[in-house]
Amino acid sequence: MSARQRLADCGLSAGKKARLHRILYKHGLCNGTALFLPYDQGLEHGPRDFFADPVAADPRYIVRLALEGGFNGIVIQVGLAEKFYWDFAGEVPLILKLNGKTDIPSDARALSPLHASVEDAVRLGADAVGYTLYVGSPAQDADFAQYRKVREQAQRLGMPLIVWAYPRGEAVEHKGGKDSFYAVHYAARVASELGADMVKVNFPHPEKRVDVPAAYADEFSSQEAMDAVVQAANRTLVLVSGGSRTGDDVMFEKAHESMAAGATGLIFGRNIWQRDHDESLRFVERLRQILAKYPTP
Ligand SMILES: O=P(O)(O)OC[C@H]1O[C@](O)(COP(=O)(O)O)[C@@H](O)[C@@H]1O
Repeated sequence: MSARQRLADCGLSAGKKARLHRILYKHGLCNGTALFLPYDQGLEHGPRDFFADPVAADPRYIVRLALEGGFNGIVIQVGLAEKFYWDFAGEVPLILKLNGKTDIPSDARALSPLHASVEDAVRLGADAVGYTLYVGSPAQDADFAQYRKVREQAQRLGMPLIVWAYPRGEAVEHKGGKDSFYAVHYAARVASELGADMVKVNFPHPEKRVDVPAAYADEFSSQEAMDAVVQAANRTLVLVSGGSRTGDDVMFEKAHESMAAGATGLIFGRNIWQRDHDESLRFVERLRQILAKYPTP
């Protein structure tokens, strides 16, 4: 299926289609897959995430890494986009994250407040916007209402919307946790139901099935679980999240299974930049080799 056909099948407006086409076919491997570099952890977790490799605290270093590594996009918040993206504008696509929170208050009533708009994204030359939706949080009703405004703005301005569909909250903990198959599968479907163009999900863990509906009690392999997550997202393109720093082999296996399931790509942050520069680039090269096996020309 051609690039044009694939994006047309998603029912997108011309603006969204043009921007997604640029991300998927004019950057990275230019083969319809995507490797994104998220760098919002300074807000989400605080400077502790940069202790492993202090140079990673410097946004200029990370934007350059995104370029050197041949990424399809870098994800940053508005403050860094205004001060650091300018030098590299257009060289690597910008995904502007529109909401975010610190990890200082407890996660019990998780809601990620909006602090930037789709208009900011247009002004800064972004090719997509990112929104974290905490599926299952007690604040889900307020989250849905906030999200609706972003979706409408994105629709009006032809801006692709990437939803970080993150299960969160006590109810989710009782059902196996935020990376259980039940929670990730449900979150992928929610993002699709709510109009996301792309959804970013955790890699599902089918062995975590405490107190879930009977249908989930069957034994699933991780590949079957990932297949089902991609199917749940249907025409919403799927990106798989990295998570905290883990062994490389685990990450490569996760990458392989995600792409084999039909995911569009990977969005790995800490596993890339919490290590020395050359090692980061070697790791990225291995991920690119995996993506190269799953082209959507
Ligand atoms: O919700 P959590 O687990 O704190 O993780 C949030 C972080 O994970 C990401 O979604 C992905 O980044 P990582 O690959 O470093 O996990 C970031 O965009 C975000 O800051």
